[in-house]
Amino acid sequence: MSIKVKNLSKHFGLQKAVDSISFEAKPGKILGFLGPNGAGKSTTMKMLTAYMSPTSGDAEICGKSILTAEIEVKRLIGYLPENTPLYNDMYIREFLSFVGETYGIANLSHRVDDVIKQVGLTPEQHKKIGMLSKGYKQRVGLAQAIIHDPKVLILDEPTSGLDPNQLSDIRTLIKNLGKDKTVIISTHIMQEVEAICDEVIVISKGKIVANDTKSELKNQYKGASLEEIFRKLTN
Ligand SMILES: Nc1ncnc2c1ncn2[C@@H]1O[C@H](COP(=O)(O)OP(=O)(O)OP(=O)(O)O)[C@@H](O)[C@H]1O
Repeated sequence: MSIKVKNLSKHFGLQKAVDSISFEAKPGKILGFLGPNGAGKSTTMKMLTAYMSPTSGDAEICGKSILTAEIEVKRLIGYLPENTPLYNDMYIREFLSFVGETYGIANLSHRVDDVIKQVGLTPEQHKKIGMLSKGYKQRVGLAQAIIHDPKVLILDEPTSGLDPNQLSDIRTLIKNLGKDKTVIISTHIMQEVEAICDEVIVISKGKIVANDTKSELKNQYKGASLEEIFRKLTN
């Protein structure tokens, strides 16, 4: 297992934003992390990526604890936060080189070329980030998440606000990345789950209310669409 989550909780004052969740994720699979607004998805992702410490519980990323091996965890994970912080005044290549340097990547300029190609940024590669459309900014976000070739990718609503063409390109890219990495993607778009996810976790009010393969979940709710299943589980 590359991700093992054990009784992970995060409380903000009296609110249990994440309430003792446990789950596992394995390589070569894309896990959809679904839930309504405020369910606790982003909070969980911030804990898994060691950007926020849990109130209690633990998670291991490829055997490394988020509590005791924060730096190793950050090296193992590529993270695309919900609102990717990008430096608008930097050129794409300059920004990716800057991120790559923080990981101490050898042969960095080749690696930057590779990821630019991989995420489809080639036509825009000479622009400043601030000049890019939302979809291309998202690609820069993905490029910075994969530059160190992480084993685990955690993507928080990676396709929000994209037009249908960009959406389809980014989904194809994520699906390809998922072939040899463990990918967790948060979304409320059921077509996205249909298109790219193998496994599904539904979280509601901080608790896991479903954890199954997509096909088993559909079998369980005979004939229901993913939208209907989502509504039943989260209402
Ligand atoms: N830093 C914080 N301080 C206080 N409350 C917080 C903080 N971060 C998140 N919360 C609360 O925790 C709950 C879960 O938030 P979270 O952002 O994890 O939800 P989400 O499932 O990602 O929602 P969305 O789909 O809207 O992005 C919300 O009620 C939110 O207001």
